Amino acid sequence: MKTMRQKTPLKVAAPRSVVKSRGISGNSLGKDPVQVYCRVRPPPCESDLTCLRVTDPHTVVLTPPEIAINYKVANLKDTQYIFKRVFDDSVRQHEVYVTVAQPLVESLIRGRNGLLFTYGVTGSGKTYTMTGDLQHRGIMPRCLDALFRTIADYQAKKYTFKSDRLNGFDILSEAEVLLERQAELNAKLTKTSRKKDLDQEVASQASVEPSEISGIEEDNIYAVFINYVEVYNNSVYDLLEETTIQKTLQSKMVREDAQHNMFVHGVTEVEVKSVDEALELFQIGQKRKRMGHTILNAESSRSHSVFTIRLVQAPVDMQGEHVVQDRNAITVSQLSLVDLAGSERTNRTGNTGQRLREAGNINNSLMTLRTCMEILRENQQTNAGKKVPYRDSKITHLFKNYFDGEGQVRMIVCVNPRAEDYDETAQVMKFAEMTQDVQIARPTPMKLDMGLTPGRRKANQLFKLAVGEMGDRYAPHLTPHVTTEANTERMDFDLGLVYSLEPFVADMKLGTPESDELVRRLTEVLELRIQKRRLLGDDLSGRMNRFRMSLHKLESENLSLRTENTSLKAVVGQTKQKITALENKIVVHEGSIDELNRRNRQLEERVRLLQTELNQKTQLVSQKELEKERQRKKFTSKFAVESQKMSREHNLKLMEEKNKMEDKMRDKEERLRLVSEIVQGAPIPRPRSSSVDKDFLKIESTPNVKSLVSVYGTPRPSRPGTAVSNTRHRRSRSTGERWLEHRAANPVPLGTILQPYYTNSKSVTKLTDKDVIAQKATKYCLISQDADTDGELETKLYKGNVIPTSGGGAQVVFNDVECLKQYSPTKTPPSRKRSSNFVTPSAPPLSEIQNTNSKCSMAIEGHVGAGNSKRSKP
Ligand SMILES: Nc1ncnc2c1ncn2[C@@H]1O[C@H](COP(=O)(O)OP(=O)(O)OP(=O)(O)O)[C@@H](O)[C@H]1O
Repeated sequence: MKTMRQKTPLKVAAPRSVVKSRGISGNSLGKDPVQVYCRVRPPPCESDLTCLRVTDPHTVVLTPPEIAINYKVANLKDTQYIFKRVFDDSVRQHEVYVTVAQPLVESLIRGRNGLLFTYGVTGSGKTYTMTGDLQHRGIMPRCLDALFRTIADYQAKKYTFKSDRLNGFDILSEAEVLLERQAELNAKLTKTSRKKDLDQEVASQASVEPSEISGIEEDNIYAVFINYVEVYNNSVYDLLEETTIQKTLQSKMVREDAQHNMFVHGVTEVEVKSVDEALELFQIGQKRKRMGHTILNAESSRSHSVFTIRLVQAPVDMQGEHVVQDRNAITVSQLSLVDLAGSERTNRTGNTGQRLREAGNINNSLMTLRTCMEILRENQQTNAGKKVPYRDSKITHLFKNYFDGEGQVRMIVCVNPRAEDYDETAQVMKFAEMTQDVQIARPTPMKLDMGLTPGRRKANQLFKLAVGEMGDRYAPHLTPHVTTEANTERMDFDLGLVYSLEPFVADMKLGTPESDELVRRLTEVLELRIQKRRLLGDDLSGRMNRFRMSLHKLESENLSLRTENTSLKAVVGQTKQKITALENKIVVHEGSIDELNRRNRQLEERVRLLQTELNQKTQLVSQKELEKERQRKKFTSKFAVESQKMSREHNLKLMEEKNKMEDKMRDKEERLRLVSEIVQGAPIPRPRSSSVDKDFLKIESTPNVKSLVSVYGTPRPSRPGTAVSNTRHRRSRSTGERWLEHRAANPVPLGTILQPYYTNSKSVTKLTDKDVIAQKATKYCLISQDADTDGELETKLYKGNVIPTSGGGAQVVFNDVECLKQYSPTKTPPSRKRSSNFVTPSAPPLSEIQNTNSKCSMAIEGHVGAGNSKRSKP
């Protein structure tokens, strides 16, 4: 049975219980973990081998296939990963949206930021999950649909808000709204033709399943803004920026606003009133991205896409009619939907050159994301207080505010279950598992309480409705069919309080006795009332005076405050100017820093390339030096051989001449002797043979070996007919030595009389302890055969003494090498093969050698040196 792995242990050795309790306390302090979901796509082909199975809605098990790297080496086992939710390949887009993204849209409406990103290997379904296709809408169109359905009744008129391009919004006045509308109309006229192309695509995308969200703040009005950027090669491009052939997309800067939110400086924010408009923008961005990639020869999967929905909301005024004209009353929340580039391993994709650099950039940014997560986790669990390197990559820099507690973070890990992806998938799973340990502080949405009556907007709507109905009822000629806003405005209602002292006195008849009494009492009451009224009047005028005085005081205070305010405003204006100038400087410096970084990266790349080139060249040089050395040795040995040959030939010629001279001398002596005999009449003895003969030893061939053995430079044999030999090369027959002969399994037969021959010997082809120790060998001979540099067979006998060791074993001490060589007599004279050691001044005359050669089919040369011997057989 296969074993299941526990969760990846933390790098810091903290007991699990400690970690858990920290996690809980983190939650109680208002922290939420990053929620990680896993989506498994169907295998691309049914026949594909898979390495992954979903065991329950929270668990997925990864099984290493045989093709995995380290499969055999590392003894890989099944690994179990637990996530917030695991979607198997049967789960539809709607369910993924409802589980993962809908809560983020709810938070967005309640003023909280959110980040959702898809992460996974190339082709694992990230884009499918985030964007989807025409038939299967992804998370992004569904989020937009839900948002617009929810805010439909509360949407502000277009251009109520305007982006200040510094991540904030302003409220526009009526006049500004009119100007904006005019500008939009003009722009629309020029865009009409392009819009037609997009209409079809957008129309089909807009129809998604309804999913309205409840709990919206009804006294606010809402507006939706979109921005869409792409992070490619660590540069940020604004995909909604107008481009022309001359003006292509320029890299943008990532900045931090006053609320510590990260934003793309100068990014195009477009206000959208419907899903159609938003999707139209998305399509425009996609087209621009494709166009940019065609120019750059890149692929979309190699870039990170960040689609941000920004929701702006502000309360309506007292009357529930218009937005409060106060910039501080605006609440902005945003939801970033990020489709990250595929986390592929470069060696599997076989990328080179530009692609490799891109892959490096992608991997670097994903690696930075991973490092940020690791450090965040470590900081939270051990209070290490390490700096999180958000700035190392543009994409993590953009995410900074979310991880620093300005919003919820969710991640969908997309997985392709096929076996080939196992190694990358395992890495992705480890990252995902680690990410869900990271805790994000829960943000508290800023809610500005302006003391306005709740429900005023609805009351205003009801009031307008009622007025409209009344208008219909009482002035039908003004509103013949429907109630319009214009009609309601024309009707003037005084809804103020009715002032009266008492209810009216009931009607009564005078002239009766009771009525006199009643009149008297009434007069008394009225007099009292008049008195009271006077009193109240006095009090009122006193109060009015006091009020007027305090009003006067307030007015004068107000005036001084206004003056002060004006001077402060002037100061603020100056400060703002300074800030703008400083900001511009920062932009310029950031630009030059980016440029320097880019140049630095290029230089580093160049240094790396040069280093590689240098290494290659060094290798080449050393190879060439080796080759030169080899050639030098070859030529030295050739030179030595040639000089030997020359000197031998010279010697032979010398000896031949000498012999000739001696022959002539002998002839002359013979003639002289004959002349003397004739003259003296007595025989004269023959002179002794030449001394050169002493240097030769002729051996008649034995019956079984028809050869003549010539021995040069060796001691004179003691007996004629016996080969001269070095005692160290003696074929031992009598010393009582026990030889162990170790030879190759099938040696080439030597067929010479100098075959090693031992009376007391054992021959083995494979050496064992038994052969050496049990057989009590005293001598060891290793026979090896090989071709020499001329391709001739060379047999070497390595000899040594077997010496017992103190541990009961034996060791061989080599003390001699005997070398046997054979030469063809018809090819080259044996003397040619001899080394300089073989050339001796006492070599035999050439005629003798030739004579010998003609007689023998074989000749053996032997030479003995200290620790080195050589014999040759032609
Ligand atoms: N859950 C799924 N159900 C059906 N088809 C899917 C699913 N997930 C992905 N696919 C299909 O797999 C293919 C590749 O998916 P997709 O383009 O989304 O991968 P990706 O991870 O975005 O790749 P890249 O990193 O290269 O951009 C697409 O044709 C898509 O339709």
